[in-house]
Amino acid sequence: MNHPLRIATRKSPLALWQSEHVADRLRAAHPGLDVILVPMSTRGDEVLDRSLAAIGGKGLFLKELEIAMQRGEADCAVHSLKDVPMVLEPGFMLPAILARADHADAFVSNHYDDLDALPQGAMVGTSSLRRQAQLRARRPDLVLRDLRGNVNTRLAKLDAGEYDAIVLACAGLARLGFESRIRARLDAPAWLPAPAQGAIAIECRDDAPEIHALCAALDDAETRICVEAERAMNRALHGSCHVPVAAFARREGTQLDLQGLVGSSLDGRLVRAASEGTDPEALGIEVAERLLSQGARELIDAQ
Ligand SMILES: NCc1[nH]cc(CCC(=O)O)c1CC(=O)O
Repeated sequence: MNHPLRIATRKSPLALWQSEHVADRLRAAHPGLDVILVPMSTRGDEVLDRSLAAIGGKGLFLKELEIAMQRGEADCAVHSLKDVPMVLEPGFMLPAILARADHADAFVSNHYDDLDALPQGAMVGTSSLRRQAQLRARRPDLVLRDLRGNVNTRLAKLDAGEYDAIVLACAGLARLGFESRIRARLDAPAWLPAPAQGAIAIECRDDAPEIHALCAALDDAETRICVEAERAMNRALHGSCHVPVAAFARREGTQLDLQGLVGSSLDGRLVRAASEGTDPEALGIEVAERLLSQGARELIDAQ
């Protein structure tokens, strides 16, 4: 390449951390390679967040970065894989999925140690339907309130006393140096994360073999297999980030174990299913079918 490898990134603290991390990993994997960040968007995250909520599609997060790659202004982009749509935009691929960090959700509060320690009627902040459904299932008495913005903004709103507790991803908190704010990990099998939570992916054009080869050095085969199963399940349910779908896969030897859940953020009904297999795609479809046979479609459509 006769120019530096250019990583398109959004400007939120988490997006910048993840892009810097990928840049560092690429430099370490390819000594002498020049890697730079190309920050995108003059819009604040809050604004982007609101417009996303309005159009109901997380795809916008990627759109701007994909346009930069299409125009040849950037070579690749870095995403939290849980925010990447189940079906990629034509012409793009994911040359690397990095080894997954902590997959779990975090219970964050300034006064209470865990979900079960919250007093009756306590106020919990989250805009995720998946988190709302699991909160309602476990504690129907809680009052749930929307909480938007990037990780730093959400912590500031908690600290301002607007909520008794909030739920965030452990991975995002750890990356930003807020690991000490995690009061409890909400973990499988009782509580499930978003499909691919905790995994970082690199996206590039599918007509860029040189970029593909450089990025592929960071791919983690084990993580890729697990998140493929989780994303195949979500895809088979026609899920996005806006439906209350949760999934977590882990590999034991050659066997993959996938747990899935669909819920209602309105009344806390949950259906759960799990299975084991060796083919991630087939396993994801099988668990999705088990969820559908228990009425998952009705819960998704009711949202
Ligand atoms: N929806 C925003 C988002 N996308 C990825 C993460 C965390 C990092 C990850 O899951 O890899 C977060 C913040 C959160 O859910 O608390």
